Amino acid sequence: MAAPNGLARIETHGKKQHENGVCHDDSAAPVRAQTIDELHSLQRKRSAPTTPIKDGAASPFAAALSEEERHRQQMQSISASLASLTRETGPKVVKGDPARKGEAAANGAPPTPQKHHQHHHPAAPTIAVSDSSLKFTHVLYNLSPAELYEQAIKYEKGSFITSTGALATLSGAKTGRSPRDKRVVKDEAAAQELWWGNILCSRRGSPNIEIDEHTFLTNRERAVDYLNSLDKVFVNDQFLNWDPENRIKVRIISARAYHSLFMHNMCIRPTDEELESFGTPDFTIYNAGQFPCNRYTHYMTSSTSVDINLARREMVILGTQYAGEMKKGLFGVMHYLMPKRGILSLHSGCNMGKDGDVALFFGLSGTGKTTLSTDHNRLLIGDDEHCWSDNGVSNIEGGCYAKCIDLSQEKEPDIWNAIKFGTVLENVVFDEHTREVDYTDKSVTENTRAAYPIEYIPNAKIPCVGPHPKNVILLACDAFGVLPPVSKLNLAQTMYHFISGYTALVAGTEDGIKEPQATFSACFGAAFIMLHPTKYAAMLADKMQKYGATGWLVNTGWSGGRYGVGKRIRLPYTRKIIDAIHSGELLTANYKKTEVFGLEIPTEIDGVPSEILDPINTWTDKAAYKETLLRLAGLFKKNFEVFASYKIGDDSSLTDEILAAGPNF
Ligand SMILES: Nc1ncnc2c1ncn2[C@@H]1O[C@H](COP(=O)(O)OP(=O)(O)OP(=O)(O)O)[C@@H](O)[C@H]1O
Ligand SMILES: O=C([O-])CC(=O)C(=O)O
Ligand SMILES: [Ca+2]
Ligand SMILES: [Mn+2]
Repeated sequence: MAAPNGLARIETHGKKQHENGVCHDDSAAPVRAQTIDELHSLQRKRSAPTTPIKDGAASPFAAALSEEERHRQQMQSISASLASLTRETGPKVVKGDPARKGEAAANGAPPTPQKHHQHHHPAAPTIAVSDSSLKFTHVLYNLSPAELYEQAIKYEKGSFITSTGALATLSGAKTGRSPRDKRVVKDEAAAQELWWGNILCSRRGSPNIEIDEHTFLTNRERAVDYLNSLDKVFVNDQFLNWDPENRIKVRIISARAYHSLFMHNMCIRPTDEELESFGTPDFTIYNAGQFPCNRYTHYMTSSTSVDINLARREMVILGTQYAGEMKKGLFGVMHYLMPKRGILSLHSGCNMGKDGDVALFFGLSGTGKTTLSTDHNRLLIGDDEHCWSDNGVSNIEGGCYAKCIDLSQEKEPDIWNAIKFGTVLENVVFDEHTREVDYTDKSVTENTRAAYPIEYIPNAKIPCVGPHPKNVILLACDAFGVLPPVSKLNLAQTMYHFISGYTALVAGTEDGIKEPQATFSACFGAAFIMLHPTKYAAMLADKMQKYGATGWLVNTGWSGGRYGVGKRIRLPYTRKIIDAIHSGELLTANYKKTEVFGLEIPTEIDGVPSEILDPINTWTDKAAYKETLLRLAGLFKKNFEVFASYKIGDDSSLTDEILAAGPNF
């Protein structure tokens, strides 16, 4: 028999036939849906994971508020964050994905817009209305990694799932931070408190380039208008600092799922209960990175501006999508807030042995903080940003940010295994079919990165806090190849090298051999500190003395000659050196003193060839060694000149010792 369209009706063999003549091709239980839409609605169980409903919840606040009221307050708070400073009302914010129309109510969100201020004409305003205040801005609030993956893949070009489940993303034209575009509002208080000077004028200047309040507000308005012009924005409400007494609430408003997932991983993720009583954030980031700043705006020197206003507790990002700006911008804020409370903020990694011995790893970018603090035999407290208070150490962040260039499973297994579902992989290159990442590929940038939650490291110490440090390890990647693989430092030497903040990398790898480039960055993080370096140095000296910590200088850079002649010290050797520091073996070793830098170097370390411990042994051209050593010493001396006129703490004898602790020649 022919169907009306002329095709033969499909007969299935051996299957029963209904009286009505309808043919069935299976005998399984029917789904409980009448339509495809109904079927799809069955798939997703309703939940409000970020605005939980709980009767008699722990928080005294929460108990008093209905779910609806809590939700209303949350949307009002976000509307206030996004409000223009010059127009009357906040944007009409509504929770949920605009692509899923009509589902906002189902998610427990009233689809009514939230007004920032209740004004005198509540019915139909006839003045001060802009087109932007007539449209909705959808808020995607604290989405889960799975939801953010879907958003990224659907809407952001360059988002892919790699073979191990990570989200590969592109950060756009900027693949690193833009320190020359980092500005801070110089109001009266900031003028007094902060370290000023222009990095453009002096290589040893401060990172804080000034702008005025008005310029900040201009850029803020530009960012807010941009964000409100979008159909949807991502909002993350999270914490910084694992020390419960000194925790900071941060809100990040961004336009990209990539940025939201990055911060989800890097900041501390609130529990449902903590989010219920989150309230008003202590600090807010407006990330409008896809949108440039206006070059006609005063102070702007490029299309990029990353602006911090400490009084308003806000940061605005224009003209760069590099996610590290958010991470390091917040770090700057902590470098301001924490010292005010007598807490030292540190650009360091941190881990702890089974017996509770804590080590800090200082160092500039690429020197090994993440690589060496991620140690399978020890508990990871954090890889990059910490606080040292009277109670001990605490991680500022909830995730790690590892360099991926040349990453290998064999040498860095824990980092390798952390690159899985949920991890953001920036600017890596992968096979278009298998989606296997080629970690050696620098086509996009050499600064390829993975951002993952700290609990992806199997031996993470949660909560990320620990007792006072026993060892303070200063890392330098010396591409000149003259610093010893390890030296034991006295307190004055530790302070000298901390204030110097030396490393030397190679300028570019593309066009063959280049000169090593010495970098001095005070406190191993001049780009992030807010106060004068000697303030942090005095605090470090005080804490190291008080708690009896030992300082070490570890060269993770070149051995056997400078860059181009020698090679980078093998990671397994550096790990053995670090093991010997942790175990206490190096405290009791035999030492000899080097010339020029006056460093105490051990003569033997278990598992490390003794001849490499004194770099002169590894150079075939001894005259070249001496010449290079003196050149580096000269650079140290020149760099330290600006600090010679400062006193470090109250102890003037320590200041004199520090000045004498540098190279002598
Ligand atoms: N001997 C060594 N010691 C430490 N790292 C080494 C060594 N040899 C090579 N490396 C490589 O150097 C890089 C160190 O980068 P790492 O991510 O640890 O930097 P970082 O100090 O955490 O910088 P950032 O602050 O930018 O995150 C890694 O890619 C690591 O594999
Ligand atoms: O912020 C970044 O891009 C990476 C980082 O950790 C640093 O430079 O210290
Ligand atoms: Ca790192
Ligand atoms: Mn860092």
